[in-house]
Amino acid sequence: MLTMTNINKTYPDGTCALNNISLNLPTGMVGLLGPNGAGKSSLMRTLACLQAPDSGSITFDDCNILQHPDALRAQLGYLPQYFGVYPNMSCQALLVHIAILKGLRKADYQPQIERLLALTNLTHVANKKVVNFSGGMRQRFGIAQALLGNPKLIIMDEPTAGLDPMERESLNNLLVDISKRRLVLLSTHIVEDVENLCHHVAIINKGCVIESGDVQTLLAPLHNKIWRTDVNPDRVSPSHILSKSYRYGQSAYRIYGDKQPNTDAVLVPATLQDKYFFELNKQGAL
Ligand SMILES: Nc1ncnc2c1ncn2[C@@H]1O[C@H](COP(=O)(O)OP(=O)(O)OP(=O)(O)O)[C@@H](O)[C@H]1O
Repeated sequence: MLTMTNINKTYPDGTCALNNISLNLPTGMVGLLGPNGAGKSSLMRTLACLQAPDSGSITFDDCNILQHPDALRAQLGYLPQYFGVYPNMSCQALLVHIAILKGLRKADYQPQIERLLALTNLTHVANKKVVNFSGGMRQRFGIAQALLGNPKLIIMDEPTAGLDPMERESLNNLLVDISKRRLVLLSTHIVEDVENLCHHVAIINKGCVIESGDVQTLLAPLHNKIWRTDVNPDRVSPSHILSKSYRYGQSAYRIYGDKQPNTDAVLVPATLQDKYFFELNKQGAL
């Protein structure tokens, strides 16, 4: 269990990125959702002990990680949103280098690297330079390095950003595989990925938590209240229109409400995206 209590962070230029964040996150795959600038990366960097909060406490499995950052680092795998690599090093050499930096012994890291290369489907390119990898290969390398040392807490900041659909699916399958018996915290803009992969989600906006909990429980209040219609619902209050999207070029509205907004509208199961837009709507963020 990862527990954050009253975490605050204001950057030197006065930007308040984290405003009294309190969260309890269980083992397994957990999604962190929020619009641009919500504070997701700031929270992840704080959890990874790469920046200190101004106040608050964080415990992971009863260890106070702000007081004992080294104890956390020994259990942490972190995949930042952007990471650089040494241009002349092969994938294998770079993994050895990172394993040594993590304090692993050769007898431990060698079999681990072989296993991780196989898991991330990189064995056949182990001797190629990471700098020449495609976006998907690079992200899979990022996951391999994060898993070195068999960490219990894995933090991934937008791991599927910029990937094609096949790479995204293969990376998502990999994330589900690795989330067994550990906490994988996944920050992404792709609500559908969180709905497909995560049993628990936290939604943040403007540095504050607006919802956190088991996905099914969070969706329950929207049951029998989401309508889909292709016709512009002109008599519906704009605050009840959750989204307008297109399918084959045809508009489709998703509407929140107790009553059928027009004769064309049908009740549909609530999705996490409905919940996300519903909460941001309430905040006036849309
Ligand atoms: N080093 C910094 N100095 C000053 N302000 C910062 C710094 N890093 C982030 N911010 C600001 O803090 C706020 C939260 O940013 P953060 O990157 O944590 O959000 P995010 O949810 O990860 O956004 P995105 O989804 O766009 O990556 C933003 O207003 C951002 O401009």
